Amino acid sequence: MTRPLIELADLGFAWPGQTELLDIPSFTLQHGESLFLKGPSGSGKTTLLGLLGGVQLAQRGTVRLLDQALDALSPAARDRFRVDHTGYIFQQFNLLPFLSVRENVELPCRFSRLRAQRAGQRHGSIDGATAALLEHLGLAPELLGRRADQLSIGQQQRVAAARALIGQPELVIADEPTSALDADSREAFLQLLFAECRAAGASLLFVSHDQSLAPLFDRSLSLAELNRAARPQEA
Ligand SMILES: Nc1ncnc2c1ncn2[C@@H]1O[C@H](COP(=O)(O)OP(=O)(O)OP(=O)(O)O)[C@@H](O)[C@H]1O
Repeated sequence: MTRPLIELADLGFAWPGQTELLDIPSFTLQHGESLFLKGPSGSGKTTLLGLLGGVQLAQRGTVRLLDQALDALSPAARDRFRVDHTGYIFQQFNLLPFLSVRENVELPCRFSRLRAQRAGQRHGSIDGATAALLEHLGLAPELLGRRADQLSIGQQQRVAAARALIGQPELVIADEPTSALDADSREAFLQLLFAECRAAGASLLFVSHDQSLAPLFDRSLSLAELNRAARPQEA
């Protein structure tokens, strides 16, 4: 039987000098599953995403991604593993402002040989993959050469999604990526993101306060349901 994409067991994490923020007995995300994760501000959602990428390590327990325990890897190997297998869409998109749309989308392929190979295999070349993704996400081809700081918010979001998806990482993590959009654009963007994740066979872990989006996902979960360290008002 295939193991889940993500498996957490007995995870405990506290920021230095603070009480325990996360105490998660178990959590799994299946291959190809889309999960909506909600929780109030400060409840630890972004911290959990950092643990899933191995950006932080837990004091207790294990995080396994693709059956690899992240704490068993050296820091450099962990960084490589993260970029090979995970695409991120951040709330502020975190595009590099002085790079073009194309250069931003292709960044993961510079850091990950695996993603460069997969992009080439699927679309003939990395440039071909970039063009195809941006077309699927509804971005006009003439924008490819434009600097990222000359894009609208909606365009930046599409570029951030293409960057997360290029080279077919098994996991796409999105941290509040729709909060800057109106309700119609939010749902339209999500449908594009779902379609691209499905085409790539990727799982999607989507963090948001916006409960109205939850029914669009395979599964919806509140962090307080997982986290024994949650304060009562977070439930
Ligand atoms: N780098 C850090 N160093 C120390 N404490 C931190 C750090 N990052 C987050 N925290 C603390 O951890 C707690 C949870 O923060 P986190 O950003 O994970 O919450 P969140 O649920 O993502 O919040 P939001 O919805 O506002 O983004 C907060 O009390 C925060 O102050």
